[in-house]
Amino acid sequence: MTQNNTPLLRVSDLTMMYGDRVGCRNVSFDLRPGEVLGIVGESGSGKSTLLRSISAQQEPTKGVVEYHTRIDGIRDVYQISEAQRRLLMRTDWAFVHQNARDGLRMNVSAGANIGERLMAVGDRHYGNIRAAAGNWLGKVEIAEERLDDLPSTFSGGMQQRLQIARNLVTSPRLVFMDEPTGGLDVSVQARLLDLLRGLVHDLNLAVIIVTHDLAVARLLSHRLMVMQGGAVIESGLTDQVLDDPQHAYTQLLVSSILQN
Ligand SMILES: Nc1ncnc2c1ncn2[C@@H]1O[C@H](COP(=O)(O)OP(=O)(O)OP(=O)(O)O)[C@@H](O)[C@H]1O
Repeated sequence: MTQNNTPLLRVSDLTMMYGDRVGCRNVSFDLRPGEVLGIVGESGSGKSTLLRSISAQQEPTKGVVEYHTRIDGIRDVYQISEAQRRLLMRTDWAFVHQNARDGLRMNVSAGANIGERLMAVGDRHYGNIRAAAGNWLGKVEIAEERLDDLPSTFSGGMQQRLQIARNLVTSPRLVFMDEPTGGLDVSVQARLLDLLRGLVHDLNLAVIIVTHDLAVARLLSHRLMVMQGGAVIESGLTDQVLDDPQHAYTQLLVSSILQN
């Protein structure tokens, strides 16, 4: 068991270069079970690069990402086998994309989208899988009668909620989110945020969320990292960083939001 004071994830000196261009550089932090970390910064500051490098989607140029696995203890995610990494990504980790279409299979039903993740971890009982899928539709506020409908018949907000259900059905401990409310109507965003906040709390999920929206960061994250030019220039408790920013760039970021 991971104790609450043992990091679930440890990122050490992570650097990603695209040729001569810096994607992100020298990023280090720990994430504890149930902790929500927001990554904020302007466009091109390196947020998505960092998220991809941490979540084993893009091997960094330098640095180490260690994860406290359920079975084998602490493992370097780039040193384990491809099969182990895939299993980790399908079970204990989840990834919520900004565009729901990137995280869903659009040509199979909503129920199959959820059930597929359960089958990937060995569930074979059709009745149980269907029941779990229906249950998860309810949790993300989609009527169970939509179980056999294709995601393409869902609204943007519903597709995003379906993507969340598909991701959370295997009870992951760590969820990566890249602008999960981006591209949605403001009223739809508010409802989704509320839902996410409830699920993150109830399921004690550790989350790394990339957003350029400081209101989203404030609502969801316990801690914040502010990025500029690929580097983390300020980090700390969310309220502290947003209410009393120390770095001139963070001050600018916060004041530009207040003026809008
Ligand atoms: N595949 C790539 N090839 C080359 N350079 C890249 C690639 N992806 C990102 N970069 C560069 O890395 C830097 C960081 O980009 P990144 O997409 O990580 O920023 P971001 O903060 O996520 O931006 P946004 O908020 O616009 O998504 C930028 O200079 C970008 O041009």
